[in-house]
Formats: sequence, structure tokens, C-alpha cells
Amino acid sequence: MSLPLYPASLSNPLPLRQNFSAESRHCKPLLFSTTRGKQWYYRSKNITRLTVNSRISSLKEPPLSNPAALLAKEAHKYFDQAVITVRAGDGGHGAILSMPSQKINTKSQGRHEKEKRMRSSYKRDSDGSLILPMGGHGGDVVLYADEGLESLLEFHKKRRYSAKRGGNVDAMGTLTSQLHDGFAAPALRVPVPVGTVVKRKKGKLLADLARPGDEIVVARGGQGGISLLEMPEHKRKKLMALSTNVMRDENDKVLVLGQPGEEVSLELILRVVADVGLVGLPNAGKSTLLATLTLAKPDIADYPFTTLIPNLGRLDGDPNLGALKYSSEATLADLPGLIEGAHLGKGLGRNFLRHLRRTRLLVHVVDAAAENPVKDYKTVKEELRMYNPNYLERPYIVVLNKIDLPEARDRLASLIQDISMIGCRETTKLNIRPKMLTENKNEHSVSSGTGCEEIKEKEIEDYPQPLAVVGASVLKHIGIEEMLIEIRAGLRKCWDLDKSLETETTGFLPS
Ligand SMILES: Nc1nc2c(ncn2[C@@H]2O[C@H](COP(=O)(O)OP(=O)(O)OP(=O)(O)O)[C@@H](O)[C@H]2O)c(=O)[nH]1
Repeated sequence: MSLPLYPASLSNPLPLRQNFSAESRHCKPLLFSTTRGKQWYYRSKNITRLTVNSRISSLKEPPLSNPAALLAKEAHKYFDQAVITVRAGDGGHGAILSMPSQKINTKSQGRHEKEKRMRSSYKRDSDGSLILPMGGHGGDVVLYADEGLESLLEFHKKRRYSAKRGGNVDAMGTLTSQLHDGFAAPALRVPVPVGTVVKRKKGKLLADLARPGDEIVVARGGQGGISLLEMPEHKRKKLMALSTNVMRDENDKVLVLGQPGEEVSLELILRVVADVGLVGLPNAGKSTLLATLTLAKPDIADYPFTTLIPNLGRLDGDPNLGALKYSSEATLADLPGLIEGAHLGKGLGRNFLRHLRRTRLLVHVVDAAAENPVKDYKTVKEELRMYNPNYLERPYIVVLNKIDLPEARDRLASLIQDISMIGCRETTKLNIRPKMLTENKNEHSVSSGTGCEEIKEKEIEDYPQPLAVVGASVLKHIGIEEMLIEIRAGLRKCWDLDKSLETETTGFLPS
């Protein structure tokens, strides 16, 4: 069996591919001219092995028995995590060519003149050797953050993404000056929601696509094969003076084959990116609040856990800012209700607590008509503290909802006072930035070093008081303006803190 050859760059004579084994480094390198310049090639057994591996890994993926039904029923389990396999396109093939036969019409032109003209029409390298066409590069696979997507559910329906292969060199066996490279296949661009973290399956972090338009090449397309000139052995020596791309023996034919595209399994993890996170017990009115303030259309119903996956809505800028109106627009995330024990995974808890990670301002929504609103409020705060104490350092406001109901309206004043008093006055700049926050308190104690014991021991009363406590009925549109004023003031405070932190670290005022 002939052994394939593998391309390597001139500057780095070791092959670029990670699966290339050490044994092949001992193979004798060969230098060829390609349309991308001179390139080294090595003989290797690995291409055959790579192809076999990729087939085995594709067989391992277990198909979902009834994906659509399962996803609809248990969307909350799947919306923020997915494993996919991407395969870049193989390179197109080069061609084996022969030099054109030179029948000379001596009547009209001299033999040397015509030969010279034909030779000069070929593409040549700087050292005068012929450049032969190459197979097209296989398409890369690129993941990019798209604002239009909100969850990773689609990736459970389709788990495999393959880019196109590069085009072959279109040749009839004879070298002509008209020959072109095979076409390079376009990259396969796969949209993912903003906030998607891309990792190699059980491996290292590749990218955090946190802003719209962020992108990463996750699999590179294979390089196209080169073309070779074939000549009977007795004429080969003469031809080698003209070009390095001369086929020396049958084994060289593998160089003409395009290289396989990379195939990788990826883990996608979605972390919701929102300026404001709505938190509260189930049925407190979080989804109704989101629907009132934004154009979002979340499911609203009179039973707990109507919200299964976070809903996002866009809040318009502050009209008082005039021409700068849109500079203060923000994203709101309505998270599923938290219950006691959420930090341990009760209810839908733990999965969703992590989605607060990238929010700046928290809005606690409390059902003021409930039996004990202060206890409900404390339950939610305690769950946040147990999951990640840093969440309690963040600026927040409290909305006492459902004040259209008499039982809420009658005790509103005392509720506002009681809740305003929970916590300490001082605010710290510490950990305001969402990106600096760690996932949970265990991580926190490892990563933050000094002072973590102190944070762990703090009670909810030791964390800052709310920026504001407002009464509202989001259903009946009571107190909405006041609530909006407080949300915007809270957001401005977060942005100001961000700026001052930036100035402290860089020493420059941000533009
Ligand atoms: N009377 C009254 N009812 C309200 C108000 N806001 C919400 N509700 C009702 O409370 C119920 C729960 O509202 P949702 O917005 O679904 O509550 P949620 O906090 O998102 O609930 P989960 O999805 O379980 O987390 C619905 O029947 C709403 O109509 C309000 O201001 N007044």
C-alpha cells in the first residue's frame, strides 16, 4: 500500500495537524512548488488512520429516540448545553499532468521560438520552476454569535455540521497555461446565541462568544492536493530542470489527493447575556413584568414554573436622555422562579442561577399579596447567597408586585420599610463586574484568594441594601414609571462603576 504524504509549512517543518504522529517526523521530507509557494511534504500512515477514526466517532453518537418530543417536553434541560460535531471540508484533488506534445510547424515558425513562447505562458516561481494548479482548500467551520438566536435547542436536533470540500483541478491530463486551482470551498458559518461558550468536548475552552458578531474558526478545511508532471523515466531528468513537481514514483500520486478537513466534537454552553436579571419565587410576576416593559412575549400563567427557560427582552433607552435615548437601552432576562433549595438543584434552580452570572443589575420581584412577602424575599436572597455570595454584592432593586390586590396595597408602606432595612448601607465596588464573578461559592473560594472566608460567613443582612424598593402592579400598569426610573438609575450606577473600575485599572478615562 502506498503511504500518503502530509503537508507541512516551510517555516515549521513539522506538520500542522495535531494527530500527526512522531513516527512520521522521521520520514524524509520532499519539497514541491504549489500555488501557495514551496511546501514540504512528509509521507505518513496517518491519513488512513484519521479517516477511520472519524468514522468510528460518528458512529458513537447516540441518536435521540424522539428528539422533537423530548426537546419540547424538557427544553429547560437542553436549552443551554449541547454537544455537536463539526467537520471541515476536505481539500480538492490536484491532477497528474503530462507536458504537451510539441509538434512543430516549421513552415510558419521556428521550433525554438514556439517552444519558448509556450513555456513562457506557464506560471512560474521566482526561481523559474513551473507552478502547477492545486486542488481547492476545503471549507472551514466557523461559529459566530447571532443576536437572532436565544437557545441551543436547535443543536439537539442537528448535531453534525459539515463544510463543503474544495474543488478538484479540472484538467484533461495535459499541462496548459489555462489550468486553474480548484475552487476554495466557502466556510460553513454556524450561528449560535450570543453568550455561547465554546469548548472542545471534555477539553479546553476555545472561545466565549459574548458579543454579537464574535466568531471562531473551530475546524480548518483540508489543504488541496498538488498537481504533478508525469514523464517517462528517461525524460524525467530534463523535466526536473524545469519543475520540482515531477512525479518520481507511483507513491507520489497520493500528493495529488486533497487533505482531510478537521473534525472536532464541541461542547456549547450558553450563558445568558443580559444587563438586568429578574429574580423571585415562582408566580411573583417576573414574566408579566418582562412583557410589560419590553416587546417580549413570555408564557404567563397562574401556576408556578411557567417559565422554563430564560426569556429575554429589550428595554428602550431613557427618553429623558433626548438624542442619547438609545445609549441606555438594556436587555432584561426573566429567569425561572427560584425556590428554597434552588442552589442545591431543587425546582429548576441551579441551572438558572448560573444565568445571573453576566447580569449587572438584579430586580427582585416579590408578590406583595403573598402570605409573607418579607420571608419570600429573604428566601430568594438566601438562595443567591448559597449559590454565589457575589450575587448579593451586585446593585439591585426590589419590586413589590400585585399592589392592585387589597391585601398587598394595605401593607405596602410597611413592606417597603421592612425590605429597605434588610442589609447594610455601605456598598463596595468589589465584584460589580459580571465577568469577574465566579460560577459558585466553591469556585470563588479557590479563585479569589484573600477574604473569601469572610464572605462565606456573611449573612444576608451584611450585604448591601437595595438601591430602591418600589410598589407596582405590572399586570394593571400601576407604578410602572417609578419602577422604570429606578431600573434606569440602577443601570446608570452599574455603568458608572464599570467606568470607574476601568479608569482604576487602565489609568485612562474611557471614551
Ligand atoms: N393581580 C395581579 N396578578 C399578577 C400581577 N402580575 C402578575 N400577575 C399574575 O401572577 C401570575 C404569575 O405571573 P407570571 O408573570 O407568570 O409569574 P412568574 O414569576 O414569571 O412565574 P414563574 O414562571 O413560575 O417563575 C399570572 O397569573 C399573572 O397574571 C399583578 O400585578 N397583579
